[in-house]
Amino acid sequence: MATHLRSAGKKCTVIGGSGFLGQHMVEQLLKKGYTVNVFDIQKRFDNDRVQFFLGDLCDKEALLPALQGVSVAFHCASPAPSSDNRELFYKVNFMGTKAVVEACKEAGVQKLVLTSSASVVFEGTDIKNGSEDLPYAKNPIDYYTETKILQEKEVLSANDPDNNFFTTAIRPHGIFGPRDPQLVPILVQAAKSGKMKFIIGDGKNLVDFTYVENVVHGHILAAENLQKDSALCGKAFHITNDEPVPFWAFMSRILTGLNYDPPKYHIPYWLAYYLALFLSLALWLLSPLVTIKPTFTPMRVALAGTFHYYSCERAKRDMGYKPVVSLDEAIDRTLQSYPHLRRAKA
Ligand SMILES: NC(=O)c1ccc[n+]([C@@H]2O[C@H](COP(=O)([O-])OP(=O)(O)OC[C@H]3O[C@@H](n4cnc5c(N)ncnc54)[C@H](O)[C@@H]3O)[C@@H](O)[C@H]2O)c1
Ligand SMILES: CC(C)CCC[C@@H](C)[C@H]1CC[C@H]2C3=C(CC[C@]12C)[C@@]1(C)CC[C@H](O)[C@@H](C(=O)O)[C@@H]1CC3
Repeated sequence: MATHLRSAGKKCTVIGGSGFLGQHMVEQLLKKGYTVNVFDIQKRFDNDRVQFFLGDLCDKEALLPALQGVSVAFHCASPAPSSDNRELFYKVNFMGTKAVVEACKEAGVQKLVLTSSASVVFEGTDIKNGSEDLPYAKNPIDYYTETKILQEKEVLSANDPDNNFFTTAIRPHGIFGPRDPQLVPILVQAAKSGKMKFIIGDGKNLVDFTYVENVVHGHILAAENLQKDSALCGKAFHITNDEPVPFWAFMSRILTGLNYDPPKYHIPYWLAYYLALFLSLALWLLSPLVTIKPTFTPMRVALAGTFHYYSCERAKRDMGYKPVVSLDEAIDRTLQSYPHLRRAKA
């Protein structure tokens, strides 16, 4: 059945709909004929076709009005990974997700699609073509990842076919695209301050970077295929561009596309890692006197210097997923969307 026919008359709520991924979700859902509510702690755009509900997802009572008459809830809210605030991550990603599950059940929502992360299995060492059967990280690389694991377990275990409540989790990796506040802006900031001169390791490590429209496509397919006895119930799915790329080739392509020089000197992985660790320790010791957010963190070094790419075969098999935008096209569209970050040619 055509997607637009299946989605006719469907009403959904995007929790975190003001965010980078959330806004792209809203745009595609509207295009596909969904009626869309947004629930978020902040309002970041205006659209007459969207009903906004402002509130904190940790508050079940605040969530309930946004879920009335809704058949699908997409939960893509999270504090930013860079905040590195353990208490906040625990409160929002774990306790807040429990509130989301409770509110969905109470409001009679039938399907809950969580945006998890492929990082839930990443411990800072190589993962090549990892499947969803890899165990959760025993030593997650940061508090963000630690609470994404708790969150995913909470949502998947809430799947309850007997009570007509179905849950699934999408695990994207390295989302990028227009309006992303993270990857390209942080990279350009680092280049401007002369910090993008070094390639960590030999530069051959393959990584997934996933265009935001492919991630959205995976979420919508998941919602449309999630039903009683389907293979999606209570399961997690990687959604990637299915084109792993050397981390440093990708970074260099973004930098040169915006007229910045690509990194060219190599620094051994372990040296970079211990330097970043030493820097974090020094900044932690100085934190009572001054707060500085480093660009160069052990977590980023691990992401920049190891292989971490994942198989999306399960999503292809169980929901008919296939990326809709190629990596080349995705990079071009992304570069065009950041004219303000482009360096003027000398
Ligand atoms: N960006 C990536 O590379 C990436 C990769 C994998 C997974 N993810 C996951 O995708 C989801 C979306 O990420 P994003 O990059 O769009 O982040 P984002 O920061 O742009 O958006 C998150 C949204 O959640 C909202 N939010 C935060 N706390 C809230 C609360 N207590 N109550 C209500 N709303 C709240 C924010 O206001 C924001 O609008 C997150 O769950 C993230 O963990 C992101
Ligand atoms: C200064 C440099 C060494 C590198 C600068 C680039 C980084 C800012 C990005 C490169 C890979 C990115 C990434 C994330 C954040 C930004 C980067 C580190 C995530 C950790 C964001 C949260 C997601 O859940 C992670 C995921 O599983 O996809 C991202 C992994 C990649």
